[in-house]
Amino acid sequence: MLRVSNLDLAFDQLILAHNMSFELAPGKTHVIIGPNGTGKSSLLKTLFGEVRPQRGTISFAEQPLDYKQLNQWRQSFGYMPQDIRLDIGLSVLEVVLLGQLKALSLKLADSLLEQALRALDQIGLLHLAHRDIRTLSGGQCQMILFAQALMRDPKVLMLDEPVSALDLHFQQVLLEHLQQQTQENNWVSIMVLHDLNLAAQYADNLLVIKQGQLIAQGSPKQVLSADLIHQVYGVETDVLYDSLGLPFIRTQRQQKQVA
Ligand SMILES: Nc1ncnc2c1ncn2[C@@H]1O[C@H](COP(=O)(O)OP(=O)(O)OP(=O)(O)O)[C@@H](O)[C@H]1O
Repeated sequence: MLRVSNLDLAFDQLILAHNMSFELAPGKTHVIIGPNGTGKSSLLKTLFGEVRPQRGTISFAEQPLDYKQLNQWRQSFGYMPQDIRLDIGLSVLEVVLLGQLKALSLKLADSLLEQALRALDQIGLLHLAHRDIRTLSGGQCQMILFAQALMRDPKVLMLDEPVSALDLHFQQVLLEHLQQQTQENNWVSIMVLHDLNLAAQYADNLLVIKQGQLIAQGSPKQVLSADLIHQVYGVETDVLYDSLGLPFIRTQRQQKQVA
């Protein structure tokens, strides 16, 4: 279990979390949603130990985050940040292998190489293994960073808007793979998404954040109502339900279309 208790987080006068508490269970995909600039990325950075909160405690598997032992804390984490630009002269395979940086030495173990190639194969990008990472498209880069995060074999996997550059096919590949691996390996997976329909489809647990408050938490069916969406984003929506009974959100046009 990843536990956050009584978290206060602010940059000067800007309050991003006020007395925030939540628990994230293993084997589940947890999705954070909320308006731009509300502090979702900062919250992930706080869990990673990159940003220090003013108050509160964070623990994983009953071990508290100790800032003097950050390397040890981060060994449990795979972290895929929002920024996907990679301006380094490495091949795709080398970038994936960096996920296992601590295991790399002058002689590369065959098993590690196989693991990296398998990770690329599983997401359908083995054919890119020997390309220079700088020659890839934005979406391809995003998928490679996902493979790198998987390579870490994390206990906690954090993904900040991991599908922002992906087409429909690769959105599905990444999110299905993530959910399957999370269940099989009992990871705590935490993902920031803006697309409420993807959040509805893939979240086991949805956390809604606005102005420093966790204003709702639960299954997408429990959480995603037109009222809540209006409260969070100020947007009128119709909330429908798909064939699996999951919410499906459609925004209402502000202006009537002229025929
Ligand atoms: N190191 C920092 N110092 C000062 N302010 C910061 C710092 N990092 C982030 N902020 C501010 O904190 C606020 C929240 O930023 P953050 O990136 O966490 O939001 P977000 O919810 O992830 O946004 P988005 O949905 O747009 O990606 C923003 O106003 C941002 O400018």
